[in-house]
Amino acid sequence: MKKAMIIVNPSSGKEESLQHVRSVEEILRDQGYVVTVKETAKELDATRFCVNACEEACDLVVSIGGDGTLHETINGFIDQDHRPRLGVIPLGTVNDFARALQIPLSPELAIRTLTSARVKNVDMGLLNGRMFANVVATGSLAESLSAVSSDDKSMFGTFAYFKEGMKELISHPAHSLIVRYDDNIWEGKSPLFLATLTNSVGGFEKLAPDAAVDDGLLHCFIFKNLNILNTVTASISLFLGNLKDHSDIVYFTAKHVSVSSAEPVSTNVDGEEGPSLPIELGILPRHIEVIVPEEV
Ligand SMILES: Nc1ncnc2c1ncn2[C@@H]1O[C@H](COP(=O)(O)OP(=O)(O)OP(=O)(O)O)[C@@H](O)[C@H]1O
Repeated sequence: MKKAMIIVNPSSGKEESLQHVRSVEEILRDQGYVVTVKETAKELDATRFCVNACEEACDLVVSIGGDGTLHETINGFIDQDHRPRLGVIPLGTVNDFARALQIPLSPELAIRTLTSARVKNVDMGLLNGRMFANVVATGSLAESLSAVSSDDKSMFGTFAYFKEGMKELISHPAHSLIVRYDDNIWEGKSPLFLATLTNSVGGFEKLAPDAAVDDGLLHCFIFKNLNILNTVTASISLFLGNLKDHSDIVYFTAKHVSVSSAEPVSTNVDGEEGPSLPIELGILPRHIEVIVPEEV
C-alpha cells in the first residue's frame, strides 16, 4: 500500500490552502495512496511532519503552501536514508521553486500535476548544515526583504519585495563582505549577495536564466555598491535576463562559497529570515525527487 503525507500551511499566501486539501486528498486516493493530512500551526512544524513521513517510509510528501513551508518541509529530509518523493502545490506569494520547475501557479492545475509520471531529481543547497531549495541572500537589501510584512505580500505579491528593496537602497549603506569561492576571494562593499539554485528569485524568473535545477552549481551574484542610477540599468538587465553581464554585478558559479563580514549581517533563506554571517554554502546534487508536469 502506497503512503502519502500532505503538509499544509493554512497561513500561506492568501490563506486559501485549506480549501485545496480535499482535492489533493482525492487525487492521491484515486492513485491508490493512503493519505495523512498534517496542518502546520507554527514554525518548524513542517520539518517535524516531514521527518515523520521519512521514518514512516511514506512514498510521497505533498507541500501545500509557499516557499517558506517548502523550505521547512525539505529540511525534514536531512540525514534520512529514505526520502519520499515530493509534490508541490504553490500557494505562497512568490513560489520560486514551483516557477523553476514549471509547476503551474494555479492551484487546480498544480493539483492535477500530482498525477504526472514525470519526476525530476533536483539539487538542494546547504547553508551551515541546513538545506535550502531556492536562494540565499545577504546584505542590507536582503535584510529588508525579511522585513516585508505578510499584509504587503498578500496585497502586492512580488512587487512588495521590489518596493521594500528600493526603499532600503535609498536609506541604507552597503555592508563590507568577504566572499570566498573555490580558489577565489572577493572583498568589498555590497548591498546584496545572492546564491541561487533556480532561475526564479523573488518571483523574477529571468534573474538567473542559466541556473538549471539539476546542474550541481550555486549561481552567485554580488551587487557592487548600487546607487539610484545604476539600479535603473540593473533593473532593466534583470527584466531582460542578462543581469549577470551588468557592469556592477560580479557573477560566478561554484560548489562551495563562504560569506563573512566584520559587521553583523543577517541572511534571507528561501524568503524567510536566516542566520547571521558567517555562512558556508554547499550543494547536494540531484538530492530530491520532485513530481513535475508532463512535457508538452
Ligand atoms: N499556522 C501557521 N500560522 C502562521 N505561520 C505559520 C503557520 N504554519 C507555519 N507557519 C510559518 O509560516 C511561514 C511562511 O509560510 P509560507 O512561505 O508558506 O507562506 P508565505 O510567506 O505566504 O509565502 P511566500 O514565502 O511565497 O511569500 C513558514 O516559514 C512557517 O514557519
